[in-house]
Amino acid sequence: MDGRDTRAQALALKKTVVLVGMMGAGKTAVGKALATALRVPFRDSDAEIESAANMSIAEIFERDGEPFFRARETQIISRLLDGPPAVLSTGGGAYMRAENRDMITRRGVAVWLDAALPVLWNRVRHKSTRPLLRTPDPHATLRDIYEARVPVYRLADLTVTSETGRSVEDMAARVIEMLKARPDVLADEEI
Ligand SMILES: Nc1ncnc2c1ncn2[C@@H]1O[C@H](COP(=O)(O)OP(=O)(O)O)[C@@H](O)[C@H]1O
Ligand SMILES: O=C(O)C1=C[C@@H](OP(=O)(O)O)[C@@H](O)[C@H](O)C1
Ligand SMILES: [Mg+2]
Repeated sequence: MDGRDTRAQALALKKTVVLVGMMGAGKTAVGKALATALRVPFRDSDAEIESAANMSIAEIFERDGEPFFRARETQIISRLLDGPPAVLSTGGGAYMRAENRDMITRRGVAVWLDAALPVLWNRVRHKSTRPLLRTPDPHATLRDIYEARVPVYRLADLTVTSETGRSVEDMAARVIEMLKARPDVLADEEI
């Protein structure tokens, strides 16, 4: 031994980080960046449902209805929470179900990506991928969903706000900063 200290520190994720929040909050985009930064797998419950069914979310809603989609969503989230620590982006409605909230709280940590209604609207208005917004007045629908859901998202363990000008990477970095205050979730370990 030459006496040099070769030990290094690395962030170790202990629990799955579950991103919750409205459509357009950035759960999918920030989740990918967060998983890359933490060097853990990235999972998206919508993508898992789509690949298992070989259909888009919109097609599943149309063919099988929302209750079928919600049942699949609960199954997928439960299965993914059984796996090794990862970043799991959920669909905007997932956190509304008490059963989902309970398992997320017990087996992971819920991070609410909070964004103001105008920001959300700007991000989702030109996309046709979200079946809940296929209404005569999608802006009013988004507002109604937002008002109904925000009190529930507030139950999440942590909140990160998508302020104007905060990029996807900035959001991921902010999530990491908040997780560092939770050594039961993210610990600086010697490697
Ligand atoms: N912080 C951000 N800054 C700029 N664009 C963003 C940000 N977060 C998300 N977006 C963009 O907004 C759109 C919706 O994001 P997405 O990750 O699909 O949201 P969610 O999964 O929460 O519905 C995407 O085009 C995404 O690239
Ligand atoms: O808010 C919702 O109920 C939904 C949000 C969507 O996911 P994103 O939040 O990723 O857009 C998708 O799960 C489905 O269209 C229903
Ligand atoms: Mg998404």
